[in-house]
Amino acid sequence: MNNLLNMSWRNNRMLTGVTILLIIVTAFVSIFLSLMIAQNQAISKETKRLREITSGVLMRMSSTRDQFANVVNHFSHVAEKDACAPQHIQKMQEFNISGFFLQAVAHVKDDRIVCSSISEVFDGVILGTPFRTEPDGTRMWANIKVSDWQNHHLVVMEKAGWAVVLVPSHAIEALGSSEVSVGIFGIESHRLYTSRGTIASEWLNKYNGKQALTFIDKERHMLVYMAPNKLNLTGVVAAMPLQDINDDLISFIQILIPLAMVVGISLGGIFVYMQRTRYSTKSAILRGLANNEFYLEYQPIINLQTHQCVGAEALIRWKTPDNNFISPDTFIPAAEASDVICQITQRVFELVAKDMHTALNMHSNFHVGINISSHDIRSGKLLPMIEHLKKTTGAQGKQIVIEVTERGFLDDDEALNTIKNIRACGVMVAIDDFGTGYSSLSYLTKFQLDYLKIDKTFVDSVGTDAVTSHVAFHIIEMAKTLQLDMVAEGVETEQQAQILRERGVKYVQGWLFSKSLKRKDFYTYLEKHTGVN
Ligand SMILES: Nc1nc2c(ncn2[C@@H]2O[C@@H]3COP(=O)(O)O[C@H]4[C@@H](O)[C@H](n5cnc6c(=O)[nH]c(N)nc65)O[C@@H]4COP(=O)(O)O[C@H]3[C@H]2O)c(=O)[nH]1
Repeated sequence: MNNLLNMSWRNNRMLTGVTILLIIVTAFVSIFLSLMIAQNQAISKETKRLREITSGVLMRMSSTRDQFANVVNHFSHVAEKDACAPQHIQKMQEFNISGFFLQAVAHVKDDRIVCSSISEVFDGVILGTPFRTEPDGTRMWANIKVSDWQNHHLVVMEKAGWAVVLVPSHAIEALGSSEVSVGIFGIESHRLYTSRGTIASEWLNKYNGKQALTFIDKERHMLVYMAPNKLNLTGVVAAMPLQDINDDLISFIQILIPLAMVVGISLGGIFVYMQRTRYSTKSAILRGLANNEFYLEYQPIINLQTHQCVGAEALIRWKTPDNNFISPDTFIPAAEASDVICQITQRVFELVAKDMHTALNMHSNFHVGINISSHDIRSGKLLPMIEHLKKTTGAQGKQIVIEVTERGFLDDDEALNTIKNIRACGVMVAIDDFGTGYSSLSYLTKFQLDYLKIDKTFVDSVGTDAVTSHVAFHIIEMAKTLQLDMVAEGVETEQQAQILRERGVKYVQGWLFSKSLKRKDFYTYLEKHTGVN
């Protein structure tokens, strides 16, 4: 008992340590993930903002282009000699007033403005050499200065003698907040026509204008977005300091970190809860053992030829004080996980000795199968328990079959030794649930075994079209080659029994013959099917 308390104290300390570590790791991972998510969110949010600003500029540029096309279209039939007639000047003024962003509408001849909608300002202005001629003949002049617009560099756009005068900076005015830099530039020339804020020349140099581009300029700590106009001649760039994004990030983090902490702590809580449940299962099992809540049932093992009972598998049952039956499929794995399985095995040996004493003595060919776990193989207590069972019941070695699942064979050296020693005292060894676990074949050749128990999953498939039905037959053939006796588990139909018999399986157990029975009922069954001697 002292040992047990020490073990559970050690386990609890380990549990607390693991839990704290888990909470810390989870919280850190959550925070890191939150940061990544928040940063991505903030960058995509700001990229969207820059895209909107860029689209705004492009829309203004495109609307100016449309107005310019209207002007050219309208005057296209006007003869050169009539270009500056009063009615045309009036029309130029109408275009000027109705058009957004048009500073003037003009007629150009020999690279000079001859007449315009604002004659006192623009008439006679010499344009010089255009900086760009577009494929459709549109020519552009930049940096035109007139007295009334001393502070502005004007742009003139002309085709077939008809022109509009623009202030490029108007296209970027009042778009986005002041910390956002905006610029319009020539995609081929990489020349900046107008700008506001920081626009680096290397951004323009690296842009080929084919599609929109987003990147982070690490040197300037800026997020940059660039997009071309429809003709792919002029580009618009918008950029903002990463500092602003970081500010956004901080507000994201203020929401996400508490959330991450809640998730982290909840996960830790769930972990602790699960561990507690596991450990409380352990204490429930220990209580159950102390209160004698465990007992055994015996499932008859039948000779398929004679239909007589040749043995029984001992199956543990747990009935709690409130009359609940807990399935071994539930508590055996929990017992294995928390190391109380060895106490359960010890109880099984005690109960077998008590229950099967008579059967083992009366029928010398009758055997009892006992399930053990991989922990029992390593515990060093198995051999003494077997010896004690033999001694107290007077059973011969061959009347005891130790059923080991494939997991029991995992720890090779230890298992080899234990199984050799068990067999050395005449006791039989069966490999249980064969085919459901790990690489089974190697165990069959490496370990000296007596029985192979074919798992119910394979037996179920016998007589059906399932692929596993072939596996069942392979297992049978393999066992025959290795001269192992076979016990097929979970036989439920006459057809399965028939096929197994034909295939040479000697022993079966299953509901077709009998479910597991309480001690008294088992003896009654044995009386009726007693062909063991
Ligand atoms: N549907 C169906 N089921 C059938 C039929 N024939 C037998 N069974 C059930 O199949 C299981 C066979 O035992 P197992 O494969 O060793 O599988 C066992 C074994 O791995 C483990 N177990 C049971 N008793 C002990 C024990 O004393 N010690 C250890 N370590 N494990 C045990 O718990 C498992 C489940 O045991 P049980 O619930 O008693 O379930 C038993 C038995 O009641 C059939 O025709 N149809």
